[in-house]
Parts: sequence; structure tokens; C-alpha cells
Amino acid sequence: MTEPTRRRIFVTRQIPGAALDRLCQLHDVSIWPDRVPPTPTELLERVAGCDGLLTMLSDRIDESVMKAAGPQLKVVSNYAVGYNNIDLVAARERGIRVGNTPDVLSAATADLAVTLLLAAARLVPEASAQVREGRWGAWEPDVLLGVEPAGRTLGVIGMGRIGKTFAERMVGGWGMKLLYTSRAAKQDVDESLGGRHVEIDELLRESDFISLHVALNDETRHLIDADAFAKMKSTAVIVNTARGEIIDQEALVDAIRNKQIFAAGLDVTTPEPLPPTHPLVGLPNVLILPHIGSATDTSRHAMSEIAVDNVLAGLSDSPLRCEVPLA
Ligand SMILES: NC(=O)c1ccc[n+]([C@@H]2O[C@H](COP(=O)([O-])OP(=O)(O)OC[C@H]3O[C@@H](n4cnc5c(N)ncnc54)[C@H](O)[C@@H]3O)[C@@H](O)[C@H]2O)c1
Ligand SMILES: O=C(O)[C@H](O)CO
Repeated sequence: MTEPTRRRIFVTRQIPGAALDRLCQLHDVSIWPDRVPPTPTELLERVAGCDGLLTMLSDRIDESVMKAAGPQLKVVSNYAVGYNNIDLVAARERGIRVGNTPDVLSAATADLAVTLLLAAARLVPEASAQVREGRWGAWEPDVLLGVEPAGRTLGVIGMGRIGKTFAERMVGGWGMKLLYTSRAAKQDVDESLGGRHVEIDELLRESDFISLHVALNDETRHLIDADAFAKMKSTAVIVNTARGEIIDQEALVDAIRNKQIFAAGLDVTTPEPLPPTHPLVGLPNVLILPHIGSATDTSRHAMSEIAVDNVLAGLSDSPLRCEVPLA
């Protein structure tokens, strides 16, 4: 019996768990050894001759990368649910399947959005800094007064898997009233969470807490700009666990400085990493985390399994376990 053909795979970072072992047993796998991503030039060099790529959200997989890989490239498996780093049009034109890792990270990411919302609303970054830096003078009745979510209005922008998981937590736990935007009203959200599908302007005006859960694409880039901040309440808290580019960051800096909104909690920024000298970093009522939404042991192991399954399916010309539609 002939051995199945071993294919060439490039994996752009070491990933948690044992899933890669399955790939290595069947194929010739090369894994980028560093903790920092390959540069665009290094990526072009490393993909040459590959049949499959297992990529991270920080790798830009555009036409030049697909071309550098060669016409035998069958599959790009992204280790993320978001796939804004991949040129889907170029993939479709070249007959390359694209995979992602949905669902298994929804709970972890929704939990982090809750964390950001509560921590930003209670001014945790500044409170913590006061203790660490020896600026905590005394217990005082009127400093570091935050805002409470209970019974207030929550605006969820993008009612997909994570948006809904987050809304369940905030409506169930804090009795929040729910407004949301999405391409269409969601009957299950309206019925189970008392949600109301609204236009974005109404959501921006009425919400006390706003959380972003849309995918990044041409329609959502800078969706939250200076005009949007101008519509928000001065007591509003905004949370972003989606993608940094959905917020116009200069407008966010102005909105915080001018007290147009109360606070912000960000897991995602532009660029990533955000330089420590960036004006957002110095603002006491902005909490910034290093893109850790899916960073739990459970989620990342499950993402590894799906990402490897996606590569294996793509190499055998089968539908992927989680396939991004290209049409
Ligand atoms: N911080 C993190 O670590 C982390 C982890 C997971 C996901 N994410 C981000 O969260 C996003 C959402 O993940 P998900 O699993 O909920 O995806 P999803 O596809 O289930 O939800 C995204 C929602 O955005 C909506 N949407 C997309 N484009 C839109 C547009 N132009 N106008 C209106 N609505 C639009 C879709 O209809 C969908 O309901 C991902 O795309 C990713 O960018 C971040
Ligand atoms: O899109 C995603 O999956 C996140 O940004 C990282 O898990």
C-alpha cells in the first residue's frame, strides 16, 4: 500500500496543546520558532511551496502571500474566529479554503467584555495605579466614584455569537435593558433577553454601556468615530473586544479628554501592541488589555484542535470543520 503524500505546512506560531502533533505525524510541518510574528518578508519566504498554512490574526495573508506559497496552496486555517487579516477575494480566486475557530472562544471573550465593562465603569485602572504608585492617601467619600450597570441600558453592537453570549451575562446578571444592532432583528434575543433591535443612532444615544462585537470589515471600520462619540451620554462606558479599527482611536482620545464619555475598556487597539507612548495609554479612565479575549486554557486548546482539523480537511479537499464562506 502506498503511503499518503506528506504535504508541506507552515504554522506561524507555536499553539497550545497537542493538536499540532496530529499534523506533524501526517505532514511535514514547519513551525515559526519565535514569540514575535514573522515579518512580512519572512512570511513570504516561509510559505513558499506550502500546501497549507496555519496562521494567527497578526499575520496578514494577502494575495502576495498566497502567490509566494504557490498554486498548490489549498488551505489557510486562521487561529481565530476573526478573519479580517485574510484576503478572502484572493483566496476565492485561487480556490483556497479558509478556516476559523468560532464558538469555542465565545464564553471566554464575553467574560472578558464583562470584566472590561465592570473594571472601566469602576475606574479600576486609576484605583489600582493609586495603590501601586503610593498615591492612595485615605479612604475618601467622593473620589473614584464609578457607575453601576444594574438596571441600566446596554447597547450591543453586533449580535453574533459573542455579542449574544455577552448580552446573556449582562441581562441575566445585572438586569440590564438590552438594545442591539445587527443586520436583522434576532427573534431569540428579543424573546429570551428582552432585546430591542434598533438603529445605531438610537443605541448610541440611549445606552449607558456600549459593547462592540461586530466583525471588522469595510462597513465597520471606524464605525465609532467622532460623530458617534458626540451622540453618547457623558456617563457612557464603551467596551471593545472586537477589533481595534472599529473605533477611530483619535476620536476616542478626544472623547475621553473632553469628557464626552465616562470611560473605555479595550482588549483590542490599533496597532497591536499599542506603543506605551500612545495618548490612550496615559488616560486614567481607559483600561487597555493586550488582546486576551480568548486567552483561557480551555478556549486556546479547543482553538488548536479546530485549526488543525481545518488544515487536515483542506489538504484532503474536504469541507472544513469551520469554514469561512468565500462567496
Ligand atoms: N478580543 C478577542 O480576543 C476576540 C476573541 C474572539 C473574537 N473577537 C472578535 O469578535 C468578533 C465577533 O466574533 P463572533 O464569534 O461573535 O462573530 P459572529 O460572526 O458570530 O458575529 C459578528 C456579528 O457582526 C455582524 N456584522 C458583521 N459585519 C457587519 C456589518 N457590516 N454591519 C452590521 N453587522 C455586521 C454579523 O452579522 C454578526 O452578527 C470577531 O470577528 C473578532 O473580530 C475578538
Ligand atoms: O478573532 C479572534 O479569535 C480573537 O481576536 C483571538 O482569539
